Amino acid sequence: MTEDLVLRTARALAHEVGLDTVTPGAGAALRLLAAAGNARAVVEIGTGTGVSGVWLLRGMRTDGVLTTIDGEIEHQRIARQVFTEAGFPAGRSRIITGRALDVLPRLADGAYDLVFVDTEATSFAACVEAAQRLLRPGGVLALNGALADSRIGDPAARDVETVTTRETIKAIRESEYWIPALLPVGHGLLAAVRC
Ligand SMILES: C[S@@+](CC[C@H](N)C(=O)[O-])C[C@H]1O[C@@H](n2cnc3c(N)ncnc32)[C@H](O)[C@@H]1O
Repeated sequence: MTEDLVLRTARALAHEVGLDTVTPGAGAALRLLAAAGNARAVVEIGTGTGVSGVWLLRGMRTDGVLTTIDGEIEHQRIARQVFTEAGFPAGRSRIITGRALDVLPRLADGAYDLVFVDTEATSFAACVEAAQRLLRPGGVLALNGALADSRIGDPAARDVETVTTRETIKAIRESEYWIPALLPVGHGLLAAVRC
């Protein structure tokens, strides 16, 4: 999957500030999920410099709004510029600065079509719990990093990130609220439909 100048620039800016981003393959999968769900209201946890945000916005309805959360105002300053460069008017994004677990309780129940989680693994369980509340029935959760840097299937890997990711995936698989599939793109995208 090739990326245009806007995305290549956002990716380069992310590397400058020491941030990881979704890969082009994962970005395309996010755009597909947003388009398939005709998404109008999307929550993103982990704005970064806006790479995943641009992919999501490109799959959403043209009247859709991306609510994107990040604790770092400097990352979001870059993302705001990237969204503008990508041609999205300011009204297409609601950029909220704050820790995810402080911001998420302020968002409305059942009001969102897609929730994308791209933050540290230790927040996964709380973000999934929030997504369960925020998504409408048929809405989609996408969680980036599900392969835990290829350690997910290695029983000897017991570091906190891998263990947390494993536990989160297991809880989703066993839950009556989700229909999941692990998409092996990029760092691993766990997609799950809210029942
Ligand atoms: C991997 S980067 C996101 C990359 C972005 N999704 C992309 O693909 O362009 C993770 C981002 O999450 C933010 N972050 C980490 N923990 C957070 C938390 N608990 N609450 C809010 N933001 C957080 C970081 O500041 C960083 O910008």
